[in-house]
Amino acid sequence: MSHEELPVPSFSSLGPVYGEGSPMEEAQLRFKKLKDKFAEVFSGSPQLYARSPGRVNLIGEHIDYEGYSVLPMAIRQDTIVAIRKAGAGEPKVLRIANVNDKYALCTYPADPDQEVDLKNHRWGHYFLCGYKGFYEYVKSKKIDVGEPVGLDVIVDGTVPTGSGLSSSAAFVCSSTIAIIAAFNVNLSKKEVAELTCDCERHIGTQSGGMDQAISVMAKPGFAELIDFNPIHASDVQLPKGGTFIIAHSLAESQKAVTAATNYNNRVVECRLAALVLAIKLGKNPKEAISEVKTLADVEQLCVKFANNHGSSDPGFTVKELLKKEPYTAEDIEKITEEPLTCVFKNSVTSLDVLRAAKHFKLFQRASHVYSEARRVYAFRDTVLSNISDENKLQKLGELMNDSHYSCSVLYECSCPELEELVKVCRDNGALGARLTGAGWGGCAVAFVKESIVPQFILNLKESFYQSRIEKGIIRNTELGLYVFASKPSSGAAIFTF
Ligand SMILES: OC[C@H]1O[C@H](O)[C@H](O)[C@@H](O)[C@H]1O
Repeated sequence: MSHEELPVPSFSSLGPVYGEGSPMEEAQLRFKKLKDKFAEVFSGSPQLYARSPGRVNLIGEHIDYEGYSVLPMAIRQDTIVAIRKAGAGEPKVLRIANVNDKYALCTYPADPDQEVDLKNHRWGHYFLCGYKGFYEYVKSKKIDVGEPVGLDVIVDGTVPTGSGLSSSAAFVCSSTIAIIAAFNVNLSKKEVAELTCDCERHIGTQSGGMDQAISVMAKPGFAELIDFNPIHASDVQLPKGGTFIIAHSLAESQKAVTAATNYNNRVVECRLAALVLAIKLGKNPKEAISEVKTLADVEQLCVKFANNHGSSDPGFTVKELLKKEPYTAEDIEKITEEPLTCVFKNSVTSLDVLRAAKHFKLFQRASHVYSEARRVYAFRDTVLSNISDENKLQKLGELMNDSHYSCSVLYECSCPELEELVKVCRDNGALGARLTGAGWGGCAVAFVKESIVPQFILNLKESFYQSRIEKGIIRNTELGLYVFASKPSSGAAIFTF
């Protein structure tokens, strides 16, 4: 049995499992804080705890929703959810509280059919995503979990929000796993990864499955190559001598709030690029609209065309068949022979994108996706190759730099603060540096020789953070939250004690 088929592990003591590299006392303190807060807000004790980590994506950005493999690793920062099921006679209410008083108590009826109110964003919505997704799942599998009951929940998250380190996936996954365990349903990690990805879509972003998959399937000490359709994780042992440093640009990236113009916009552009390519490569428009969902769906057709012209690169076909100038909706409708509002009629969030967009950059988006997909395999192959460690580190750094260039120039998901930070990282000796996660703010990840790590962090402080400390954007004492070295951490787990 491979590790992704095993159920989410359950532990009755913290043991060696919790948070690789995290001091034990720190973990114990957090669980105690959760327990005390639970007693204070609800009285009594939680039934169980579920923990799910954030992640840093090393390479493979904005390609998971196009069906391509990605290469992230889990980080130590995580979300822990303490949960207790109410009895049958008690109020049917979901009460979601946080150890951090900044987040006010959120309550919802214990009704799996309620909609998530996307117009009024509340932090508790992420729990509701897990709740709705859980009921959809058990319904689809005909698993009887009885009548809905109330749930008392306390949340403690340490993944900085809006950082591109998947605070939302850590929250959705820990919530969903807590609910699964509270209802005593037994699922494999693979099922949990798929289910949690569906859960998070209730927040209104059409995200791929990377964040949830790594949060659920991660193993301490390894990055994972995650494949989709079906989800599968293969361990990647990173080479010795290199360290990943995560550094926050201090620009907050609010994926759920800006979805129509940023994240979901790119998902729609990729779908349109795939459709136009499929039709230009001979598919009938009606067939293309019903069959072609992602750029991966048309890769074989693109490669065949490229082969006929002496290339093996789908990017060649993109260059030949898509124009560099942005397309208007009318340009595309001439090709699809159907209004775009009909093409996307089943997706409210895509219709929001169509309303907000003036034009669509199909050439640029498709070129990014096909080239980034290849870089992921080149990264994995480099790790596995027999070249010297020194050469490996250099090559991995170059791939990360190429990935950043593509994200920044072709996918346009960077921002001035990230550009400055990536440059500062490279100027201070990083072998490679790139934005990580959705972009438009959040963190960069730099690949640095282990021997220079302390000096590298000091230099970042001086060249990037000092002026921001002086402007009062962050406090000197908080610096450790914004720039830190990260080792591959462990995946989701359930704790009962
Ligand atoms: O690579 C970009 C990344 O952006 C977000 O984190 C999404 O949740 C992921 O599914 C992925 O698309």
